[in-house]
Amino acid sequence: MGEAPAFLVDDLQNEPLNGFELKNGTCKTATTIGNKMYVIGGADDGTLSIEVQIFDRSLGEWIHPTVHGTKPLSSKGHSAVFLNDRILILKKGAKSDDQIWFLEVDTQYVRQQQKQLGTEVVAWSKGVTGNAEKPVVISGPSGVGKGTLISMLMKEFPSMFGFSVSHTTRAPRGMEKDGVHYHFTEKSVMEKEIKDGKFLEFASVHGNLYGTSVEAVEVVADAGKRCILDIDVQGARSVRSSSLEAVFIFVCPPSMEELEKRLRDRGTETEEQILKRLRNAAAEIEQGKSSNIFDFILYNDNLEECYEKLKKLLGLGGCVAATPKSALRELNLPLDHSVSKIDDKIIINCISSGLEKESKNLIMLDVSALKGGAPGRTRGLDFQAIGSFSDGLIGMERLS
Ligand SMILES: Nc1ncnc2c1ncn2[C@@H]1O[C@H](COP(=O)(O)OP(=O)(O)OP(=O)(O)O)[C@@H](O)[C@H]1O
Ligand SMILES: Nc1nc2c(ncn2[C@@H]2O[C@H](COP(=O)(O)O)[C@@H](O)[C@H]2O)c(=O)[nH]1
Repeated sequence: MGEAPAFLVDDLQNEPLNGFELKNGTCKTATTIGNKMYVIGGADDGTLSIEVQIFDRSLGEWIHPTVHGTKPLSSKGHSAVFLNDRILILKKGAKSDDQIWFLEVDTQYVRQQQKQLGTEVVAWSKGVTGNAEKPVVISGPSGVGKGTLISMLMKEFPSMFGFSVSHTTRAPRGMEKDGVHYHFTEKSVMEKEIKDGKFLEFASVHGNLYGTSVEAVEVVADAGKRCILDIDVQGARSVRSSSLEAVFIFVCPPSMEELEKRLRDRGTETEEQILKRLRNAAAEIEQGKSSNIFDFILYNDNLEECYEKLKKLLGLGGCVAATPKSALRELNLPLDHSVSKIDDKIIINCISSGLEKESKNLIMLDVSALKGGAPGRTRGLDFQAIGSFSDGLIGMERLS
């Protein structure tokens, strides 16, 4: 705390308007919320990397917050708009899938993290257009068939679902590939990353550490796909109490005898590991059935029948669109644009200069139905082109 960035505090004490762009050549914005001023933007090292500093006006001190989430890539500038508990960042001249970001400053997740860490916390969350469906959490005892059901789903709907690749400290099995089935990792490395807030959830399962990184879920959302998490009951409980909204499914075996047969027939574990997994299974099934974690329980007796039920509860019973709606949406914000806010609507005035004339496009971004957020992506953005001016208003067109 206390060490100032390389521009003058005096600049900030003139009460700049929210989203005010500081004219110091480093593409920073200052947004005031209560006693705190969030200065967001290019680092002074010339890399334009997007950093966050907070100036506490009551103490007259700089705070360096703990920043969670993957931060935006560097940009040529941005606009900042305050929305109740987060700051909307519109990056100038960025690629269409990297234009809209949120810096969460007072959301439930941020408050939780502040309480846990005892420090000032802010969290980045990228905005994704449309209403990609909620992630799906699938739990159940080892050997029940979770992986088999997930593989069937991914094979039938490759453009709809994406698998959250977990981290684990267990050794890879024969056919398992690093980065595909798991991120195989050292315990000390994973523990450090957990401490740094990089994991959405983690648990010790059958003697090894397993966890879902925030990035694993973000990668799937960025591809416009619905995320599937294959995690144990402890992990499902953690996700349930986090701010990640998901559908929770517990898969049960028809009997303990059948579960044992499947585990033995799979032939991937030693006798000792099989016995450990079977001992844990009884407690997992008890918790899966009795706790309030799960929305649905599926019995995996006949595989085909169980798969049909899984599809039905995911809304895939009938004819299914192969591509989620969100993957079709595209918006290109030029370098030159200005932003204003009317209630829950953000009006973006895009100016582009052609050879002969300058044209202006007005785009409305509706932020009234935001969903999700850190840890993970912010969904529910809705864009509408509300006018195009060169010789006058040309027309209205809906982009989403
Ligand atoms: N309904 C079923 N009937 C018979 N065998 C099944 C059924 N479902 C899955 N299996 C088989 O059971 C074994 C265990 O399945 P799978 O590996 O999918 O379990 P899992 O729940 O993902 O286990 P883990 O949690 O250990 O990763 C596999 O050999 C699979 O082919
Ligand atoms: N809490 C978490 N549990 C996880 C995660 N990834 C997998 N798992 C669960 O571990 C067991 C054993 O898996 P295996 O591949 O060693 O057979 C199984 O129940 C998985 O659901 C995770 O990221 N977090």
